[in-house]
Amino acid sequence: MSIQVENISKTIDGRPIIQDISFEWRPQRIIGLVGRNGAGKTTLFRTLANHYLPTSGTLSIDGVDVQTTPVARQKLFYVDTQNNFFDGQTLAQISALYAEGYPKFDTDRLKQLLAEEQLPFKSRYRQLSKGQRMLFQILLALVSGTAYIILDEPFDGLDILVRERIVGRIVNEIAERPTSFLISSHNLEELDGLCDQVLFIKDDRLVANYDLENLRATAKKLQLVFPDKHVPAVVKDHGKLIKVYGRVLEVYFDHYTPELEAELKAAQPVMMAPCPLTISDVFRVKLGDQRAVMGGE
Ligand SMILES: Nc1ncnc2c1ncn2[C@@H]1O[C@H](COP(=O)(O)OP(=O)(O)OP(=O)(O)O)[C@@H](O)[C@H]1O
Repeated sequence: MSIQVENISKTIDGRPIIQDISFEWRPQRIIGLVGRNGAGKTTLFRTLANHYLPTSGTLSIDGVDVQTTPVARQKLFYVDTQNNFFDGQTLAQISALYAEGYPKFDTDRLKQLLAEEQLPFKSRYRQLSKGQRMLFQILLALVSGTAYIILDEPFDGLDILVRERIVGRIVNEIAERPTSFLISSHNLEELDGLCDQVLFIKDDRLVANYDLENLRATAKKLQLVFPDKHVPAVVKDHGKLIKVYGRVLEVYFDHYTPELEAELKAAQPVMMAPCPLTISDVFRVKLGDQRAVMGGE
């Protein structure tokens, strides 16, 4: 059970927008898709959702090729946040249309969730604020009964409280039913603490695919202070410097073993404390400086 994306490319007006993209999207995972504005995230989503036909490549959902069996896409939910018919419609009208497209769509649950968010079922979509629109789209996704949900920039421009409500909804959904999410963002920090896996798209290609669970099982980030300015060889040989604050070194170790820990302790640090490994750290150490990776953002 998974979505297999194999060598998907899309060319529009002779220009390649995404090229040769492959990854596996397994159930009950939250995958982050990170890339700068214009990197091709929305084009990838539109191609996965069949709004665009791929120029080449294949997509299969739970073993079924969607080109030969289009109904397999009923397991995949995607709302195009830029091109949709929502504006003049009421939330009730929009949900009725989605209920026709998704056999397991649960309208009663949608009404209950909308009431919890104080969004009237009869209000028009265009009357909603940016945050309320995103919440509504996410609630549509949650009640769609689909196993795979794509969210395009769900946190863009939202305040921290709305962001937290959305994150809470996503995490609860995964805990309650075998759903999985593919969430795009041009901001690494937005995805921190949420994703199990991160894909990085740059110049129309997938340039990195990191499984954070695996990575966190073997890697470690430490804050270290040594008695003098000299950085011990064990840190230089096995670590990658992430940041320096005065005498505090923040160092990433790819393969942190008991032996390495013993060697570090033998160097007699004044302070040696673990700290959480973030997605930004992973990109910084794996792909160079994050600003360089993000093209100066
Ligand atoms: N239908 C189209 N016709 C022509 N060019 C397009 C079309 N759709 C996308 N593009 C171009 O493809 C590139 C990638 O666009 P896309 O919207 O997929 O990027 P994105 O990563 O989602 O960007 P953002 O973060 O700004 O939403 C852009 O340069 C865009 O101008």
